[in-house]
Amino acid sequence: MSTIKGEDITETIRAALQYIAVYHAPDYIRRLSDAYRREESPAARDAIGQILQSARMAALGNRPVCQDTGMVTVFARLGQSATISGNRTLEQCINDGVRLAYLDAGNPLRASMVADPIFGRRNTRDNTPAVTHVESCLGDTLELMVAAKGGGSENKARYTMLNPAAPVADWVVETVAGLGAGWCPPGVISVGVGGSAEKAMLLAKRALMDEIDMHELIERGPDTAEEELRIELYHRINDLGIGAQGLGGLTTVVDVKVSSYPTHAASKPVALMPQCAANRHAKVTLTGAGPVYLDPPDLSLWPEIDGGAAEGTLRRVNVDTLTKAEMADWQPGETLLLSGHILTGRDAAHRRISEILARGEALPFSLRGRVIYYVGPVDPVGSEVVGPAGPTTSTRMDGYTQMMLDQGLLSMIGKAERGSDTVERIAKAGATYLIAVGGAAVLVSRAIHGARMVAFEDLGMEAVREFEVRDMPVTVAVDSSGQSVHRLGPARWRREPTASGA
Ligand SMILES: O=C(O)C[C@H](O)C(=O)O
Repeated sequence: MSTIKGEDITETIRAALQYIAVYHAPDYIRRLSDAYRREESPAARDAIGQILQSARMAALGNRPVCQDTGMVTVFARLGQSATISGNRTLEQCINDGVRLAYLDAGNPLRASMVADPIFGRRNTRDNTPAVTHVESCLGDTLELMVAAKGGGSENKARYTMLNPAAPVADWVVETVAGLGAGWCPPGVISVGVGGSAEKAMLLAKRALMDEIDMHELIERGPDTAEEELRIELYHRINDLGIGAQGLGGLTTVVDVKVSSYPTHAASKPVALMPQCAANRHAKVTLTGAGPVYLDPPDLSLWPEIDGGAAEGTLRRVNVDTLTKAEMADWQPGETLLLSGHILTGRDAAHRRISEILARGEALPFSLRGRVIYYVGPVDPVGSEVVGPAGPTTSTRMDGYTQMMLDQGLLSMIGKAERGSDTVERIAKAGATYLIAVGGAAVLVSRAIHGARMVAFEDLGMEAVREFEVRDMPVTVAVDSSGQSVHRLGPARWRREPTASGA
C-alpha cells in the first residue's frame, strides 16, 4: 500500500511539463542528428539544421523548443494498492500542475487551449484542461506519461475502418502521402490497429511516447510481424520523399510505431497519429516518496550546427519598401533575409478580420503593401521582445487568403504547403508565400528585434502584432508565378519503394 500526495502529483506534472517544453527528447535529437548528416537535399538539410540549432538554443536558454507548447495529454496508470491523498481528483491534481507549468514566471509557456470549441473558442489562458486517460493496474505506484502535443501534428491524426482483409500498410502510406507538411516532419508516425474506433486512436497516441528505436530494430532485425510492418512503413514513408518540412528529402520519419489490440471479427479500425519535430514526452513514476524530477539531459548530445548557407550570398529584402515587381524576381526555394516590419496574425485574427469586413467596417490596421506572419508567439521574459515564435500551418489560412489579397497584402509567411486554389490566387495577385522552419522557434525569434500590439489583444497569442525583424531567414515557397516548393521538392526526392506492400 502507498499514499501518494495530491500536491506531489501536481508538482511532478509541473516539473515534467517545464522539462519537456525545453529539452527535446535525447532519442529524437540523436536520430535527427543522424538524419542531418545523411540528408542530401540541401533545403531539407538546412531545415533539419535549423531545428537542431534551435533545440540547442532552447536547452541552453531554458526556453520552449517550439512556440506551440502543446496540448497536454497524460496517460496515467494507477496501482490498485495506491491511494491519492487530499481532496482533489487525479484530474484536478494534473490540471493544477498544467496551470503552474504554463504560467511559470521564469519560463512561461504558451496557452493554446480554447474552451467552447464549437462557438466562442475562448482561450483558457493557462492551457488547461489536460486530456487525461486513467488506467488501473496492479501495484502501488502512479505512473504518468506526459506529453505536450503540438496542434499542427494533432490536426493530421487520421482514422479509418478497413475491411478485415485490407492491408494496413497501403492505407498508412497513402494517408501519409496526402498529409502535407503541416505535421512538421521529420517526426514519428504511430499506427494503432484494433479494439474499437477510440481504442485505435488511443493505441496510436500512447505508442508515440515510446522511445525511438527504429535504428536498433533495423540493426537487430524484426522478431515479430508487427516489427516487420514497422520497418516496411519506415522505408515506404521515407521513400515518399516528403522530407523535412515537406521540402523534399530523404528523412520524413525517424521512427514508425505500430500497436495493436484484439478487435471484432467484422472490424479493422486503424488510427494514424503523427508526432511533429517538437517531440515532447516524459515518463515518471510516483511511489509516495515525494514529487519526481527528471535529470537534465547531457547537452553534448545537442550538436552544434554551422550557420548553413553563406549569408553574404543570400538575397536581403527590405519589407518596408517591398513591391510586386521586386517579388517577381524571387525564385522558388530561394532563401531570403527579411528586415523591416511585418504584421502577425493567425486563425482567430483572420476570422475577426473577415467578420469586420463582412459588417462593412474598416479594419483597425491596413494590410496594403504588408507582409503577414502566421504566428502565435510565446510571451517574452527578461530582455526578450518576444518568446519563441515559429510559424503555424498556413493551410488553415487558405480560406481567408483571397480576402487578405483583396486588402492589398503582398506576402505571407507560415509553414507547410498551400492548397492548389490558394497557390493560383497568390500567382494571380502577383503575391508570394514564404516559409520559416516549423520547430525552429527560438532561432526565428532571434531575428525579431521589436514587437508591438496592433489589434485584437483579447485574442492572446492570436492577437495582431507588428514585429520588427532583422535578417529573418525565410524560403520562397510559392513564387509570384505560382511555382511551389512543396510540389517540386517531394517530386524530386521521391524514390521507388524499397519494401513491398503488406
Ligand atoms: O499553434 C502553432 O503555433 C503551430 C501549430 O502547432 C501548427 O503546427 O500549425
